[in-house]
Amino acid sequence: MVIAVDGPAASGKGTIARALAMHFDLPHMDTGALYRAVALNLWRWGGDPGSEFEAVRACEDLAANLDDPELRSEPVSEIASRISVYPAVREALLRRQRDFAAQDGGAVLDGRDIATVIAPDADAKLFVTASAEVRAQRRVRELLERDMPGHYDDVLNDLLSRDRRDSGRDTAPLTKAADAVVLDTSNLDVDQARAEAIRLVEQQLSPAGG
Ligand SMILES: Nc1ncnc2c1ncn2[C@@H]1O[C@H](COP(=O)(O)OP(=O)(O)O)[C@@H](O)[C@H]1O
Ligand SMILES: Nc1ccn([C@@H]2O[C@H](COP(=O)(O)OP(=O)(O)O)[C@@H](O)[C@H]2O)c(=O)n1
Repeated sequence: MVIAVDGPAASGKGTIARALAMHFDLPHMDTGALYRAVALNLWRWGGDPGSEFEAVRACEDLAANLDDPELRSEPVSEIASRISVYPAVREALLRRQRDFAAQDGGAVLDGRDIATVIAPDADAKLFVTASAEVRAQRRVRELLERDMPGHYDDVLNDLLSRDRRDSGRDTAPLTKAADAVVLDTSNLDVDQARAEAIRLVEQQLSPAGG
């Protein structure tokens, strides 16, 4: 069974994807971490996020970056969103995401293009969202908890510009798949969001009367 979870920044998709993975006993991949790991390479090398060529070179040797606390910083978020518009970067990361989705027994993946590009035949698809203000508050809290700088206005602006770039790009833009179910977490706490996600996935797996 494959479950696709997509949505904009800080909507809660990672929290939900992890809960689904636990509930259905499936492995989970945070695909945003791959783009962040490329961004972190580029940042550390002093590479130019405006160069597709340099961004593609930064797609090698990602493993060490995946556990790096800097992966979640605001500069890395911004660079991740910039380098993820490049088709050659997306292509370089495609195989490992598709292979993860295709493993025996299935998987849960979260990102921007899981239901549309990586696993269009997924058994269940959620599009997780929340208001920009709620998302910015959550991201600020998360950054402060990680001892990283997080000012509400800056975070809100970064998040809105990232949303625009992610939704407006030509290759694999952030968009709800036609057969995905929307889960708006604006007024749900973590436990409520997790429970609602499980309910919606179970509903997709065995629709009433089916
Ligand atoms: N429903 C919710 N209510 C309050 N906080 C939440 C909720 N869902 C997630 N969070 C918190 O918001 C932050 C971002 O959540 P995360 O799942 O990482 O989002 P995303 O993967 O969409 O960026 C985390 O600190 C998480 O604990
Ligand atoms: N499947 C994916 C996942 C992330 N990304 C890009 O990677 C960036 C970081 O993704 P993320 O999921 O870690 O970001 P947050 O939603 O946690 O803020 C996003 O802004 C996207 O530009 C993507 O293009 N496709």
